[in-house]
Amino acid sequence: MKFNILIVDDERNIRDGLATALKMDGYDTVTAATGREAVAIIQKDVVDLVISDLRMPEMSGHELLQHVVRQYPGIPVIILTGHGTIETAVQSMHEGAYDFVTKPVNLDRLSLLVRRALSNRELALQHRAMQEELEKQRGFKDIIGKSPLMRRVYDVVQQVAPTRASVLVTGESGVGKELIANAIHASSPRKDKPLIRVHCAALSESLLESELFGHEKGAFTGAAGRKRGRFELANGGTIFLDEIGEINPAVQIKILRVLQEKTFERVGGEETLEVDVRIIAATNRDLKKEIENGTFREDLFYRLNVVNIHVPPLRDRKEDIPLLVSAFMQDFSEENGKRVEGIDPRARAALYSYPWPGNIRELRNSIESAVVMSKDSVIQLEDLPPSITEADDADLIRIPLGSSMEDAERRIIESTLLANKGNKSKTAEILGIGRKTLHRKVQEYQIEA
Ligand SMILES: Nc1ncnc2c1ncn2[C@@H]1O[C@H](COP(=O)(O)OP(=O)(O)OP(=O)(O)O)[C@@H](O)[C@H]1O
Repeated sequence: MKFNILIVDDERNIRDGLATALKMDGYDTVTAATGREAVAIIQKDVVDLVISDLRMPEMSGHELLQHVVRQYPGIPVIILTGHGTIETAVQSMHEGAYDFVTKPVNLDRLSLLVRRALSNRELALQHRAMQEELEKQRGFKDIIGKSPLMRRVYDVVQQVAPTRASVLVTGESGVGKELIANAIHASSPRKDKPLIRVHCAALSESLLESELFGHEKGAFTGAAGRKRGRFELANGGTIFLDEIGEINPAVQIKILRVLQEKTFERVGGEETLEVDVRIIAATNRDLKKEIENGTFREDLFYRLNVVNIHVPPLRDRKEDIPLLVSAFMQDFSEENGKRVEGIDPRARAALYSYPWPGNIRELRNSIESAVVMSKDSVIQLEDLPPSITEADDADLIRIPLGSSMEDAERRIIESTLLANKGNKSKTAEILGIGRKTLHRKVQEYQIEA
């Protein structure tokens, strides 16, 4: 680690002399002539250690020490002190200084102290990095997948989580958009406050508005009492608006206002309420198209889409399939009191070649059904849902046992022609025969091309 040391002294000779000596020891240095200047530097620069004189005009070394100890507890402070003031130096150690050095400075002693203080700092920084890494894994604990595409998603999650920025999570149905929203919340400073999910497509237009913003007594038929909305309940936390593409224009305007002004009124209410809520929205629709069609507000889109996280479909990250399959196999074995631990190579191949239009949700359901269907501890091809095995058959040519050579040849030609939409040159090339031969065989077998 390359460390940066801040040297604070009102005497220029001392500042510069120490800076030169410490640079020779391989450190970066910055200097400040006053405590105030030092505070400004710590605020905007990366500082790993402060060496400060005690007696300075404006802000004393004591005050600077107190500031650093309180605001930046990880940064050690070494105090420089004149001969007559050793008592004050000892006092500073009580206040949290790492150590002190008397003037004129013995450079060897200073160099030793600096090295020791910084090696402690390095350990502390590494410890913190490990904590953060652990935290990251904990926040993403339910998300399985190590493919490069998913790793990129995790990086963005990691980056946006500590901020308040609105996030729009896009991707096909079943790719795990909700899990991503959970991970953002769980890794954010709001993690101890609620994460409230609203499934926008599941509610009728009028219900959605009162669900989100609440209503006053008698606001509409059936509104017997006053009700708090989800935005109020999520105060201090996060709201996850799933299927945001489904919401009507009236609700779109109200959400836009919450984003811009943090305020809204309950349905049928006069009072303006203020909330501090972070918004994460998700959609499997192309909102740009909805904007063109006039069904989604462009201003709302830009407010929601401050950061976009696109979760890739499973077919683009097939390398995640084995991990997902084994995790689901374990979950559903436990749930069904079975011990299904393996998967037959043919079944594995089928899972791998299937395009998974329903993504991870479909894979999860398929493994659940296969675990239930399996007769022993290994999942066989027959245990998988027909939608998967039949789709797999599309790539295969089935030739029943007992077929003659002629019969087999006819089926091969027929299927290859079909797969290539009747293109004879391509079919001949794939089969490794001349076009003329193919033509003759098509006539001979009376294949309809
Ligand atoms: N990476 C993953 N690891 C483990 N389970 C996953 C993963 N991604 C999705 N799932 C599981 O798949 C199912 C669907 O995920 P989720 O509801 O988050 O998808 P979605 O993209 O929000 O779908 P929709 O658009 O239909 O609401 C859930 O059961 C979820 O737990």
